[in-house]
Amino acid sequence: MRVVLKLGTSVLTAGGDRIHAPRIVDLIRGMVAVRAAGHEVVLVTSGAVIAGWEALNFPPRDRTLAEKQLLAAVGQGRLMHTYAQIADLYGVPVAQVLLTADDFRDRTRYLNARTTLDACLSRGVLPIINENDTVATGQLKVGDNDTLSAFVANLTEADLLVILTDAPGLYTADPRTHPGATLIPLVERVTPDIWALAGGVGSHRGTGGMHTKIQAAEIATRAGTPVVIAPGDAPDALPRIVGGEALGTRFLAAVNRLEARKRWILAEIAPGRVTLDEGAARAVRERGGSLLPAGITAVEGIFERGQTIRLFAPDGSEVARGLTRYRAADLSRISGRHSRDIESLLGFTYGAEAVHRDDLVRI
Ligand SMILES: Nc1ncnc2c1ncn2[C@@H]1O[C@H](COP(=O)(O)OP(=O)(O)O)[C@@H](O)[C@H]1O
Ligand SMILES: N[C@@H](CCC(=O)OP(=O)(O)O)C(=O)O
Repeated sequence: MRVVLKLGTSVLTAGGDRIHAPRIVDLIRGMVAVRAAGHEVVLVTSGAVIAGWEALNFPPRDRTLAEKQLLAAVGQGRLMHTYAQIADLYGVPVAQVLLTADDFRDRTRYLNARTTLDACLSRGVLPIINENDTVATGQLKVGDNDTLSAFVANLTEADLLVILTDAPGLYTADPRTHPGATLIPLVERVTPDIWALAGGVGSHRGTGGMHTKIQAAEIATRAGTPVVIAPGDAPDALPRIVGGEALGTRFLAAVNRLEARKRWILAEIAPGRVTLDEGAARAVRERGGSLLPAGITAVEGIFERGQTIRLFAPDGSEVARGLTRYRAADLSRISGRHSRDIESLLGFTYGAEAVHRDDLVRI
């Protein structure tokens, strides 16, 4: 299972004013246990702003954007240092990945981020993601790390998104102000009734409160990833949730992930088309196999890497649609050629396949 774990400021500080290292030890141990059980973990972390505030000796806050950016710039490195030191004790290498809204909007940046995260996971590196607060303002910003974690769950096609926070889950009302509120263990669909449960903007340190967590749950479940919102102070929260224990609130996926992916692939079709030779057309049509450049006889139209193109058989019938790993000009240069020649022809390679079988939808 591929799991995206989101840790809020409230969890990392254990309710205090500074990053609480023993809490990070517990959380890293949970991630180590989950990895040892054969799962992959991608971490989305908050905490840069509060780490920066601590580093500057808790100056009075004015909560302007400029201040937040300064504190994040000061704190991000320190936050990463803490993670790296603790993860090191368990032999886990970490990678810092700072993303912002444009990295999800721009196809090339999106694919590059995905490639980097895949590389981290295949090498056993724990990617630690935060928003790049220094460069992101206004429209350029995702804005909160709950939403960022849902975007990351989509980007990495995660099987589960776990959001740990300082509340025990989604309650019938904000438990801070409504002592009688009770836990909602299961949400089958994010309806307006569920939205209505989100109270104010959360703790004084966090961003967004339950509102952004419900938003994250809606984004991820719509793309086929179930979401759990659970208490960050519960011992072994992550291994228990991944092991199937009912902790906190579980949001069921609204669609099957494969279906969601197919729909996404079909959503935006570029005006590009490639013609396949007999063998390639048969491999794609009958086995759903990847399309290698060697099986392409013609490339038409203009398209970018990562866009959906249409694949045609020699008789002109459409075989499939899929995401191309190479833009039109590059695909033209490598079509009909063996994959081992890609690097010498282009000077780089994005892999042996022109369209990988995971990125294909047969017609
Ligand atoms: N219906 C609700 N159920 C649970 N918590 C809620 C609800 N409505 C609002 N909240 C508030 O959301 C807070 C968690 O959000 P936040 O402080 O932003 O945490 P984080 O730093 O983990 O993102 C809780 O402490 C709680 O006060
Ligand atoms: N990027 C910011 C965190 C923003 C955020 O969403 O915080 P939180 O609500 O605590 O998850 C930081 O690192 O401080």
